This record gives sequence, C-alpha cells and structure tokens, in this order.
Amino acid sequence: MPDTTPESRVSSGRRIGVMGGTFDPVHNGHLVAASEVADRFDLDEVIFVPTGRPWQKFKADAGVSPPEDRYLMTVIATASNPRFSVSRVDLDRDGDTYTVDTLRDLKALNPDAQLFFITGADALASILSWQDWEALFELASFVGVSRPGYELGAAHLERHLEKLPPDTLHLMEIPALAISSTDCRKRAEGGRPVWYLVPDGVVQYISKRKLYQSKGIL
Ligand SMILES: Nc1ncnc2c1ncn2[C@@H]1O[C@H](COP(=O)(O)OP(=O)(O)OP(=O)(O)O)[C@@H](O)[C@H]1O
Ligand SMILES: O=C(O)c1ccc[n+]([C@@H]2O[C@H](COP(=O)([O-])O)[C@@H](O)[C@H]2O)c1
Repeated sequence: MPDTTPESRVSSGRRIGVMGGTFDPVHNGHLVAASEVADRFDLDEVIFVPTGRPWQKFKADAGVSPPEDRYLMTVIATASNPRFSVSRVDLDRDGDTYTVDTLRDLKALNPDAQLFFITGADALASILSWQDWEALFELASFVGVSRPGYELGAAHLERHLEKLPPDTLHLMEIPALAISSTDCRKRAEGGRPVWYLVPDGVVQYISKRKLYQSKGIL
C-alpha cells in the first residue's frame, strides 16, 4: 500500500478528497472541513458527493429534500473554490447510497488518483454500520475531522485496525463550527436566519425554492 501520510507526497497520481453528505442543506461546517483537509493533505481537488438515497436517514424516518435541490445547493456553495467540485455519482445510481459504491465509481473515473474520504466525528463513529465497511479502507484513506458535540476517536475501530491497510485512517482537529443541517432546517422553518451558517447563495436558493420554511427566512 502507498504511504498516504501528507508528509509523503510521492504518488504521481492526483490526490482527491471525497466529501460525502446529504447536504440538506450544505453549510459552512462542510466547507471548512473540506478546505482544512485539502490543505493538510495537499489535495488537488475535493469532490463533494451529495447522497442519492441516504438509507440510514430514511430508516430513522428523517425526511430529505429532493436530490436535485441538494445537488444545486452544493454546486452553488462550492462554485467559487477552484479546488472544489460536485459529483452526481450517488444521485445517478438507483437504490440506497453506499459509500463503497461511491468510492468504486470515483476510482473508476480517476484510476490513478489516491482518494481521501472525509467524515465528521459523528459519521466516523458509525462507520462499522456502513455497507461492506471493510472494503472501504481498500479504496480510500479516511480522514475523520472534529465536530462540536462529538468525540473524535477510533477506539471502535481499534480491534479492526490491524486488518486494515496501514496509514488508512487519520484524525484531524479543525476549527469548531457548531452548525448542522438539522439546525439550519429548523431555523428556516421557524423564520430564523441561516445567514452566515450557509453560503449566501444557499440562503437565497432556500428562499427561492421555499425549502424547509413555513415563515420565510429573508
Ligand atoms: N459542523 C461540522 N463540522 C465537521 N464535520 C461536519 C459538520 N457538519 C457535518 N459534518 C460532516 O459532514 C458530512 C456530511 O454531513 P451531513 O450532510 O449529514 O450534515 P449534517 O449537518 O450532519 O446533517 P443533519 O443535521 O441533517 O444530520 C458528515 O461526515 C458529517 O459528519
Ligand atoms: O455506506 C453506507 O452504508 C453509509 C451509511 C451512512 C452514511 N454513509 C455516507 O456517509 C456520508 C454522510 O452521510 P449522512 O447520512 O450523515 O449525510 C455520506 O457520504 C453517506 O453516503 C454511508
């Protein structure tokens, strides 16, 4: 396995971050996580991948906005950063969204690239419940980032780490932004502001499409 530590940038291939999420809506916590990991791991690009059918959220009976709205908000939020892009792989695949499929699709599209999947501390904590989770670590390195309210750790993975490729999991502290999509949705619904929690264009898109809100947010 190649050494994936940031200090050993020896691979001739591109280094691509993968920021998966439901992005309902995308917020500044997502953008800061992607930007910080891109800087620390010297990434050429970070691909944001909105989920198609986030099966665990559906299982928890959480309603999710239409995929095209989540996709467009993600495009708007990332448009100004030349290193950020958005992929439709999870939106264009039928059925439940599994990260193992996301990574296989992105690997097929970028055969020479090294992939770094970015997760917040909460998502990392539940990774053992993900479909075919052991295969994930063969396809990408994982970067778990800190998130207010969640402990950043890999104790739950400890007894599996031996079986995983070396240097496959990194933990990283990032500036704390206590922002969640759930809180943004609640604010919009209650007519409270989401300015500065999400990019300006996303505030305007939520308003234009009347997402979440009963009272309006502008
Ligand atoms: N404020 C944040 N700081 C660090 N990581 C975050 C933050 N918000 C979300 N993430 C991470 O971004 C990824 C995508 O998250 P997601 O789109 O589900 O947003 P969310 O805010 O957790 O949404 P929801 O509140 O609807 O569950 C996950 O890996 C999550 O852990
Ligand atoms: O592969 C799985 O089974 C799986 C289960 C839950 C979440 N994920 C991925 O984790 C990322 C964050 O998911 P979410 O639901 O917190 O927005 C996103 O890329 C999801 O596809 C993946």
